Amino acid sequence: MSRAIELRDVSKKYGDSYAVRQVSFTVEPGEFLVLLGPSGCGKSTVLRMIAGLEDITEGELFLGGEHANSLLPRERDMSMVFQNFALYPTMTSRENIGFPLSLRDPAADHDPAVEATARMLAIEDLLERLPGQLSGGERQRVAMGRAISRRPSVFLLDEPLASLDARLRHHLRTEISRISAELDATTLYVTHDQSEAMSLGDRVAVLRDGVLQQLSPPQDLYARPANVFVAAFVGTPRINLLDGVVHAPLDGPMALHLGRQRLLLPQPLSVDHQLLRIQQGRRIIVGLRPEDIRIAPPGRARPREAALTGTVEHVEYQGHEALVHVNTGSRPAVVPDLEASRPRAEGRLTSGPRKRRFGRVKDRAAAALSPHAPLLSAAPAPHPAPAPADSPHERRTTVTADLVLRSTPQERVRAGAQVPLLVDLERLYVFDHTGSRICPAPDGMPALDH
Ligand SMILES: Nc1ncnc2c1ncn2[C@@H]1O[C@H](COP(=O)(O)OP(=O)(O)OP(=O)(O)O)[C@@H](O)[C@H]1O
Repeated sequence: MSRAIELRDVSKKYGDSYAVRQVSFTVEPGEFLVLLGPSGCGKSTVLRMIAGLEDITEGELFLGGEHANSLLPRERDMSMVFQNFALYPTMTSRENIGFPLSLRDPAADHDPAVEATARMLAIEDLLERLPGQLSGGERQRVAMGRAISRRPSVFLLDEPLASLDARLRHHLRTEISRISAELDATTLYVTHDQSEAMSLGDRVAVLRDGVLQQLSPPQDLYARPANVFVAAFVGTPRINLLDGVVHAPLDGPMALHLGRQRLLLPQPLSVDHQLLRIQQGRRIIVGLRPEDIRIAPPGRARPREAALTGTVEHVEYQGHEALVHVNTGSRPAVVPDLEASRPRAEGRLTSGPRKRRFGRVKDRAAAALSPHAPLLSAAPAPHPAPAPADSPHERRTTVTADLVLRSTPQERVRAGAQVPLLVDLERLYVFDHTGSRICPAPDGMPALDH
């Protein structure tokens, strides 16, 4: 029978520094919850505290409603699989899988249970082999077999697929999802891979620097990210994030200024856009998903689209789609922690000024990686120089693209071309100077009076 896991204000300190700070959440019985975040954000520490492998410094843990802070690991009825799960090298797969059962009851015949587990993992043919005779993926399956053979009520997985190649990872991901449902176990799965998290989790908890940022179903995480960090961590290619300023004149249309260009907010203003008025004159971050921008002239604009123009820096063909990297002369916002963990595709980087500018961005990101790093960098970079479309030399030496958009592979655009862009402002994201989402309005915000 599956059990709930509840953390109440749980913190972990190593020496003087916090690895996890006041994390609270509940995993419902039978739920599949993924802990997602960049390297070092505290995911494994949370898992290890639940397993009883680390003491909890502050806060409380409940398992199936019972206070569990001081339970020994073996009293918790959990199984854990690590990235490099060690099998006993002198035992066959059958013996490895049956080992936890023999520990519990040495006299019983465990073959039926071992074979049922092997069928679940499609490794019946490997039962008589030693670990040295298995591939990495096969070993990981046997390791999972060992973890699930005694049908735990809680299943903890710490990056179990990280050392496998992409195809195998994808295949085993589907199997883990199926097995977890079949076992009816409460599953907690740690990963830094957002696509793994989005495809596996009933809900996903995003951690940054030991602090829980958001816990939501994958669809909500993508559509309603609580802050700029979550918005940027979830989704490939990454959301475009641009530094901007709100201009809300009393006698004219409202606009978001983005360096050389501006996005005119469509009239009549939506409720979400009206709420931006109070940000007049303030620095904000504009978020545009690559699928919400298209190459088309202003005359083809749909009702809630706004026009920009840009210079194509390069085109990445992906087979089913093309990613077009465009320079609009705006300034990309820097989100600390992300620059190191998910480097975005760069355009050609061929000469000095651009390399130096990239170096400055890296330095700022590194400086911001302190334990109390703000969501946004405090020292914005100078505006990049405009990219003239007619000078090949200038093109080689100017800035990286500031927008990436998704297009069809049939799109015939080439580097250096000036292109008209239409942006779907119905799907506009805006974050305030602290990084919190202010458009769409935060959940639970009272509606405006008319
Ligand atoms: N035994 C330890 N002693 C001191 N610091 C530790 C210890 N274990 C972890 N930490 C620190 O705690 C923080 C969180 O580590 P943790 O392993 O939980 O991160 P993570 O998100 O799982 O990272 P990764 O994805 O790289 O495994 C890190 O800064 C790490 O250096």
